[in-house]
Amino acid sequence: MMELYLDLISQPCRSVYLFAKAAGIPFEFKLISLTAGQQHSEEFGKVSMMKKVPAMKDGSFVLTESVAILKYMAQKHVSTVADHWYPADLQKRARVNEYMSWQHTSIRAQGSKVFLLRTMYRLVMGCDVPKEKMDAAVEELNQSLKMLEEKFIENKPFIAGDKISVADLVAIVEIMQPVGTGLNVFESRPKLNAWAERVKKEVGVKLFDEAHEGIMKANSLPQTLENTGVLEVMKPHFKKMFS
Ligand SMILES: N[C@@H](CCC(=O)N[C@@H](CS)C(=O)NCC(=O)O)C(=O)O
Repeated sequence: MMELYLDLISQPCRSVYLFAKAAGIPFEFKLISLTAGQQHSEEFGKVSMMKKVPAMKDGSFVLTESVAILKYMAQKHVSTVADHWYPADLQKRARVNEYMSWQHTSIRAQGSKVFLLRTMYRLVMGCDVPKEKMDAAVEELNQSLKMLEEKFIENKPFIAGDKISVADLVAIVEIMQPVGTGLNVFESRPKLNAWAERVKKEVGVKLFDEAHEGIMKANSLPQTLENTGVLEVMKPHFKKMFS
């Protein structure tokens, strides 16, 4: 059976997990705990030299990158997975691909930045986040959320049109990262909020909440990393990212 190497505190892992579960794709869940640093273990290194999750193993075929994994799963199981997840229609599929290409350097990058500033910065760097840094990061995220609403959702129920697709999953899991820190981006955005509620309903609220249980406790994440050495490893990355 196909193996998925995941930690559900990671947003790309959640998109892969939610898709497999919601579309009925069988897989074996292999936990790679990021807080325990298992991505650096020798055992996982044999699966993926990228040392990142998600990773997929189908027989001897190993694949990294969540978007590639989502497409692989949809195409492999084309006879059983409902078409709307990754539509065969040329232009609908192109719309899904368009969103998934765009999001890496926008919502994903900015949502992750806000997440790290709000949860880890203080502990890793030993000081509060300078206000202008935080404001700028939130503002960049706001610009992208506006683009998601106005360009990608428009007046449709979902990104590809009437039905949910993997693009909606990729979008929601990234947005939930800052939401997990207590930044309620839905509050002042009724359109985004209505879309998010539709996505949750289509996925199934129980499954959605189960996948997000860990990240909804994001504020207690730094404590779990204290005395593990992980924060020290993060410091040079933080300095590079936030200087
Ligand atoms: N572009 C990749 C991103 C993978 C990625 O950055 N994974 C993170 C978790 S969200 C990770 O495994 N980080 C571990 C590390 O950098 O040590 C994807 O979409 O799958």
